[in-house]
Amino acid sequence: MDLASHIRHVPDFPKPGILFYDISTLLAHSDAWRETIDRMAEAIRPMQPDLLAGIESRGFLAAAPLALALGKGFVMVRKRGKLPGRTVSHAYALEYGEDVVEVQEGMIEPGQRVVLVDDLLATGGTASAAVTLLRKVGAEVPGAAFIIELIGLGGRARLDVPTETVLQLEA
Ligand SMILES: O=P(O)(O)OC[C@H]1O[C@H](OP(=O)(O)OP(=O)(O)O)[C@H](O)[C@@H]1O
Ligand SMILES: Nc1ncnc2[nH]cnc12
Repeated sequence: MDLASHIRHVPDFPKPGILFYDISTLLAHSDAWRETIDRMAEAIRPMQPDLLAGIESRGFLAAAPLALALGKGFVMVRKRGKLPGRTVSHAYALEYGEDVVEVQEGMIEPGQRVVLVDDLLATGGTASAAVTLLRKVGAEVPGAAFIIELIGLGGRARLDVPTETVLQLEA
């Protein structure tokens, strides 16, 4: 199945000069979405995860069904201030300013194998921050998986874990 044809291209969103790859049209097509999840599940299975971690918010859309398909638990990596109770944080630099990713304490046991899942890998800033956060709470990170990889932005090189992507598109 040609999964790339189910991604909508939106020029100049969220700002001029950015070509936004919109997965809404993929999600709306049940066969294409199922095929996407199946392909990602087969790529993740050999990483032998105990848990999958999804990055807010579009990452949740892929990580939750993948965790069910693989029979594993799902953990949320969220932006600052969204998770209740005690959390562990990691701040990372953006082009301007910084952002923070968080995970709830006690969700991950030290030594558990946690595969990171997100919809899209661009510069890799978000994903590498999430890998650092997962390691901070004692996780082993055997790999990361994305629906879309934007080639030419260096995201893959920024990640020090095996990285699987279903679609490789021009930034
Ligand atoms: O590789 P990077 O350059 O870090 O970019 C990729 C990140 O950007 C997007 O999230 P966004 O911040 O737009 O949040 P959303 O999922 O809530 O829309 C995407 O879902 C990734 O998480
Ligand atoms: N070009 C892009 N399209 C969709 N999501 C993104 N996240 C970062 N860059 C993106």
